[in-house]
Amino acid sequence: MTNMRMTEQDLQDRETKIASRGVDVFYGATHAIKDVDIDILNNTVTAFIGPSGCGKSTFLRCLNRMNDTIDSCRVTGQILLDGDDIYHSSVDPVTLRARVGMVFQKPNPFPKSIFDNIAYGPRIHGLVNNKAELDEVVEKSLRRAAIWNEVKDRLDQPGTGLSGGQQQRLCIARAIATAPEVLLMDEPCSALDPIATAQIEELIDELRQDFAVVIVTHSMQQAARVSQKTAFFHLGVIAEHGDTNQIFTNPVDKRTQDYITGRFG
Ligand SMILES: Nc1ncnc2c1ncn2[C@@H]1O[C@H](COP(=O)(O)OP(=O)(O)OP(=O)(O)O)[C@@H](O)[C@H]1O
Repeated sequence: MTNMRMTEQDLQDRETKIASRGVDVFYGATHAIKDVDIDILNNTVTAFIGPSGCGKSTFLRCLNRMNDTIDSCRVTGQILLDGDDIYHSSVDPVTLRARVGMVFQKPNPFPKSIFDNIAYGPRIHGLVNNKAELDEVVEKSLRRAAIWNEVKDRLDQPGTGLSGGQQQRLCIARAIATAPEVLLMDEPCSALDPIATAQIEELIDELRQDFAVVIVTHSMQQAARVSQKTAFFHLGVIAEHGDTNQIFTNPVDKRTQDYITGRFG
């Protein structure tokens, strides 16, 4: 794997891609996220860790307005992408999700061919002008997701026929086909075996060369392996956020200490 540990200077040089300011999320009367401020840096992997139900996925879904699809969900505060409020009425959530892509816990290829899984986004967003360009985007995305060699001779076959690990890489290829600036990953390896997990982790490190990556994970080993920044969520707040190295070796907050030493969670 390439250098996953950036120096402090490297991290300081990264620009903020997404800034969250005073974000609260409610599901009806349930107050799931409370006053969250965080800067997500470009070309950096940020891990969200914390006990079950603390709000990691809820907050992740705020970053590309995926929570819009849940009727009872209300988001307040500001989330700025390159300084622009993504909740502003002028923002089209579908276009936003091409810029801020998402990969889910369970691989979810469309019931379409491998080719069409990847071609779907570039087609609906009008990113290609002709078939040759589309072929190029499909190949590039599959190569980038390290699955091209395994599927190049079966592009017309269903994506659902691939193994779990291959399906997840297909979904990553689908997410990157629209040339996103941020990639959100919600426990992307939890349904995968250790070999497929290692492939995805390696891929995550590759992808951060091109954009910001945010990953929700229950595995602290995974957070330590793939991320440079870690945010520890607890009961809807970010209890601690900082360099991954510091969070895992020298946490400041007692709740983080207890969690990473396995005292709860
Ligand atoms: N669709 C929903 N409707 C109502 N409440 C929800 C919904 N999704 C999440 N919640 C509630 O919001 C809180 C945060 O849940 P969330 O799934 O974001 O936590 P999490 O940290 O990602 O948990 P896990 O690690 O178990 O996936 C919980 O109290 C949960 O019950």
